[in-house]
Amino acid sequence: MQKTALTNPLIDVCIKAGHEIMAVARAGITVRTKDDKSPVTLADERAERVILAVLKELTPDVMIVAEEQAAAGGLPDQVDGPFWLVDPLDGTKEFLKGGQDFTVNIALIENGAPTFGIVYCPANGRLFVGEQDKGAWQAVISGDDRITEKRAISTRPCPSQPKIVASKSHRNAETDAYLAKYPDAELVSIGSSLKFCLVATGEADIYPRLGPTMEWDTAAGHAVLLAAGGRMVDEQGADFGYYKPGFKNGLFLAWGDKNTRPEAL
Ligand SMILES: Nc1ncnc2c1ncn2[C@@H]1O[C@H](COP(=O)(O)O)[C@@H](OP(=O)(O)O)[C@H]1O
Ligand SMILES: [Mg+2]
Repeated sequence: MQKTALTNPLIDVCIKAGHEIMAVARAGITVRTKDDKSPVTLADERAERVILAVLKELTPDVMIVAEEQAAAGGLPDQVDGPFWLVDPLDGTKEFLKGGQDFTVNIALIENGAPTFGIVYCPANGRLFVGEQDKGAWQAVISGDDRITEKRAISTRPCPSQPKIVASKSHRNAETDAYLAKYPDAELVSIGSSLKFCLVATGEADIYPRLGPTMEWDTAAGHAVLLAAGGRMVDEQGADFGYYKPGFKNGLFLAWGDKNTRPEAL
């Protein structure tokens, strides 16, 4: 699919979704608990609504798999061809705690791989874009919604003391056991798909995930990471793929330096 022409309209809708989220934050957040016990707010729902409207207009023939639509029982039984994965507000727990580490995520899956992704952090304006065979870039969205400080990004060679990023709210004993393999590493605990983006820019080196996530949580960040030169594998060490049963992810390991494979999960 021709993705480059979609980049600007999709960045615009991520910014718009960010405004919806920040408006809810300013007005005071009311939380509900979904059937799977995870939190959802009006911010997730409003952000998803604006994104789905634009995707349907831009690519009417491409299926969309989105977090809140899924929670409402709207997961498609079957997907043919490329499809969008949308997480309108990843890092809901951090959003609820008043942190900055939550993101808007849009990704395109083609042949089981994320070939295009946008991650946008509305609280600080950081934007990350990755496209297969075209590379990755980051920018800062200004207060008047302009793209500023745009520059190409790539992963860095792994230093002898790597920086590891891990989930802030979903840390578990398995993650701690993995981190123990790197006693000298610096650890950064942060919510949302920003973990992938930090590896993509060379601000971090390894992201181990030893707990469950959904495909919409990872696809956009994964696309940015791949386009920046990184890799992500499943528990068996195979390239991490999409369109799995129930759109559920297993464990994964993501890293930046292709020449320095991290310790296995
Ligand atoms: N038990 C579980 N099953 C499936 N996904 C889970 C999960 N626990 C956490 N997640 C996913 O992990 C994401 C948060 O990851 P992190 O801790 O790295 O920020 C959540 O995204 P949301 O915040 O969009 O709900 C949620 O989808
Ligand atoms: Mg999420």
